[in-house]
Amino acid sequence: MLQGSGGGGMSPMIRMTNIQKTYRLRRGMFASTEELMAVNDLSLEVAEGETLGLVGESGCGKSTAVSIMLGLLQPDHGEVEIAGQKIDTMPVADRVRLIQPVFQNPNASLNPVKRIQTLVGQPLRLHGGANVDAEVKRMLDLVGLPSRLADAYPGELSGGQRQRVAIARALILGPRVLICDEPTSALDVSVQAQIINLLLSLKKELGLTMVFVSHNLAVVEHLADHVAVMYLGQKIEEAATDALFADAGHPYTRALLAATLPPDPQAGLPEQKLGAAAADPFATHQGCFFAPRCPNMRQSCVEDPQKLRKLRETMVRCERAV
Ligand SMILES: Nc1ncnc2c1ncn2[C@@H]1O[C@H](COP(=O)(O)OP(=O)(O)OP(=O)(O)O)[C@@H](O)[C@H]1O
Repeated sequence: MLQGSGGGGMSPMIRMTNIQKTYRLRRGMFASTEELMAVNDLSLEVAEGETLGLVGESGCGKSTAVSIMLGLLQPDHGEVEIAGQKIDTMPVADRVRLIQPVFQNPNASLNPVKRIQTLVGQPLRLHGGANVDAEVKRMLDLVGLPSRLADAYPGELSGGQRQRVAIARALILGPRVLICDEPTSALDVSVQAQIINLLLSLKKELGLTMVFVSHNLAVVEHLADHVAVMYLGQKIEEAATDALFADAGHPYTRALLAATLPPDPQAGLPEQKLGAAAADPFATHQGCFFAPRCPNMRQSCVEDPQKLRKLRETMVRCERAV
């Protein structure tokens, strides 16, 4: 959903408003601290049952944004509401039944000396649920794993199977929201497709609201209803997935598309390449953060703050986009 489109007046399942998060970094033993704004005035809304793709290159603030969404990290400013309740004042027992993460590397989140039965059942045991064994069996079935794997250890499973275990564990408390932070990036391409299809069918079957974080636009194309593109902490474009793929307005989004999709002469999307300069998270100028790499850059881009504005079917943070 585009910001402000409001979901027919009902409050969205996820609402992030004007989130800002700065990290303070020490440079050298005696040097003063330097500030890095990882998330800069980010607002997002996701309607119930929808999937938001959150996209951008490494370091643009995606993980920081979703950690704040999950209530695992405190923002400097701004507010997160899940199902109309503020995340920072929500009791943990309520939060874990409402919103759950699936991370990139299941190896890091699955204790190698515990059996799958124990790992998947653990959240339910911790939060006082009943019929743990039966629920674990149901969850394994839901994510397409044979129940005999309940007795296995994570090291006996393939990468794709381990990610299915992580998804089963995230779902056992029956959350309404699933936050997937690069859940397929560590997997082979063929296994990536299986996990994406699994997430798609779970979304339909369980009515889940999802946020799917990726650096790769092609990966979110099949999953997301709408996509927000981030660059150096800012949302620089947001649109329904079809509109973004057909008619992206921001030069950065167009460059991402050119980098991830095969060239299509019919598509009418001129190929746009990123300049050689890397994104500088310490840049402090007022204007567009992408300007140093932008092929369409003018002096005003560096001087004038860029606001999100409507351009055909997308919201775009670029005064020169046409
Ligand atoms: N704990 C931290 N302390 C200091 N800086 C941090 C910390 N976590 C992240 N950063 C910095 O904040 C910025 C945003 O990082 P973040 O991990 O949120 O981005 P990302 O888009 O998720 O990248 P990636 O895909 O590589 O994880 C980066 O410049 C990163 O170096």
